[in-house]
Amino acid sequence: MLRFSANLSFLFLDRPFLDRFAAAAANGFKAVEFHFPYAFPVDEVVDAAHRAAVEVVLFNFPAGDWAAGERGIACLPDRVAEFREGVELAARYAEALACPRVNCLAGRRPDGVDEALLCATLVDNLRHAADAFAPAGRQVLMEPLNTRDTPGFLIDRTAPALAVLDAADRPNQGLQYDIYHAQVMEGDLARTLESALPRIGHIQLADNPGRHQPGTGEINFPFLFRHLKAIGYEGWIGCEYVPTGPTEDSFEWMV
Ligand SMILES: O=C(O)[C@H](O)C(=O)CO
Ligand SMILES: [Mg+2]
Repeated sequence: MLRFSANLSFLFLDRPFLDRFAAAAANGFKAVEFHFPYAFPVDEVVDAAHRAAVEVVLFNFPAGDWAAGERGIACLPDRVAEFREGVELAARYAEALACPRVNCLAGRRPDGVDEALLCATLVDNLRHAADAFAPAGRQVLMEPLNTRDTPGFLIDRTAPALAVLDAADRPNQGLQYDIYHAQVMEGDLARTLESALPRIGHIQLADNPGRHQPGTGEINFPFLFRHLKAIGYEGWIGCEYVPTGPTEDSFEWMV
């Protein structure tokens, strides 16, 4: 049985963030995820999740100035203090929300900084976050993003993500495998999911092109869902797609 989580940064965008929890529950979801809860007092987010009776299964560490185009700061040598403050903030939200995992976005390559330094900074920051989350038993994930939508993103494929996680070498860390980004960058979804399975802490999905719901593009989701069941994936699958119409009308693909 596959378990789907509603990504509230993509779904139900016709209503305020805190109202999306109840909308997800009304559409049958038992779990939600989102990019960032930090604009809202933690008690209000907890209250929204409790009232809707949904689990919060994932959100991101603070990732810099999103509106200015930043997509994470974990690889940036001049932003280490800011990243680590973000880890503390995320830990407070994760604790209050009983959220078992938080995703780290590596960030885009700045001009003129050596790649080895960016990777070393990322590894140090991942270690720091994993060590901060270990006592509570929470996991730190890292997600490759495709460089068509996010030019210059440092970690854009499965293999470099696993190499960085290997270098960080912490037991409470893992890969966030986003099927949409993976399809754009590397394809070979079924084999990669199988080989990376022990490292995968969370999966997200959207079809390609367009990043819409399954069934709108080239990815054979019925096959992938059978495959995920066959290889024994037991985690959550986040619905992180742009619905082609009203969110409520976008769930026909769900098994
Ligand atoms: O866009 C995505 O795929 C992410 O999951 C995210 O958290 C921010 O980019
Ligand atoms: Mg994603």
